[in-house]
Amino acid sequence: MSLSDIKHIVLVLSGKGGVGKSSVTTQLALTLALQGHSVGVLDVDLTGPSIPRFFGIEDAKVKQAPGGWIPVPVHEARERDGKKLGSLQCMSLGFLLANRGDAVVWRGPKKTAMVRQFLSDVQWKSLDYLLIDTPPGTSDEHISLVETLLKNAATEQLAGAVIVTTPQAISISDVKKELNFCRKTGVHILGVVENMAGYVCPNCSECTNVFSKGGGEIMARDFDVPFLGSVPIDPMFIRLIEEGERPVYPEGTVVEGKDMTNGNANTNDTANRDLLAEKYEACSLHGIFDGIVKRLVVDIDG
Ligand SMILES: Nc1ncnc2c1ncn2[C@@H]1O[C@H](COP(=O)(O)OP(=O)(O)OP(=O)(O)O)[C@@H](O)[C@H]1O
Ligand code: SF4
Repeated sequence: MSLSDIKHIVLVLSGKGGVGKSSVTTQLALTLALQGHSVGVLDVDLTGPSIPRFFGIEDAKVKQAPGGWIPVPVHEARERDGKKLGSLQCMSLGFLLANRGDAVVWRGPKKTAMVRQFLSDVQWKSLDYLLIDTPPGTSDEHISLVETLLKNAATEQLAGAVIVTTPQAISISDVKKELNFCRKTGVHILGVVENMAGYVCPNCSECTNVFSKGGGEIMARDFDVPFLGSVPIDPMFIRLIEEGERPVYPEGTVVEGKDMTNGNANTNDTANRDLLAEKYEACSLHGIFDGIVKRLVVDIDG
């Protein structure tokens, strides 16, 4: 097993597809790296591996070494303005497909074997956190993932699961199954993130609750698990991912009490301008994830 060089393993789960599990995984990873931690992301969403697209490294190929696969570096660790930016590495089935967008139509046993191989054959280099992006629901991949981790990772390594939902009732009812899955398999629930709770207007600071808000928080309370935070839809985040552009907010935009007009990143730092983490730091969602990650780290590190 190549898990020995990892301090904490965190699963990211959702009951339904399309609720933003991969974008939450991406933002947790970027935020942890911005807080100075070394981070790996393992994408085990075998039928829809989207993490390479989120990191803008879709065309990368993994190298094969004698001990297994070498994950793709998103960026190396570095100092910036006296602060440490942690390294970020990634492994996904997307890197192994001959063509981007190839469909993966595999039966359960093949998926199970692939998940096991991902856990045993990726040569992660001294990680503080390994985030595992899973497919929606509770499928064969989840069962083999959890079984393999419980068998091969030390108890203190498996920190637990972050559950992603949207505020609507339909998503919440699916997420309850996910919470029950964690309870049955003995995976600690680190907390619930409510994604797509409102919409940040690109023309002004207004955040409109398109759907109902607060369903995730109520569910977390009902299940007696931590509520980690509400994340609105910010079109600037999509632009950052799709076009790689640093978000630029209109004059006077205040999100969650923070003035976003000039971005909150060091825009003069030209040496770092090409880094995704740098660009993400200027996105309104980063302020929210900064809080979510600080709460998580306290829970995990004790
Ligand atoms: N808070 C947000 N603000 C803006 N865009 C978002 C937000 N959350 C998700 N998105 C966008 O919504 C789309 C779906 O998100 P994502 O791929 O993360 O969902 P998922 O739950 O991982 O889906 P899948 O079913 O493929 O696992 C993506 O294009 C993503 O960029
Ligand atoms: S929130 Fe205000 S600026 Fe934004 S679209 Fe609506 S009316 Fe226009």
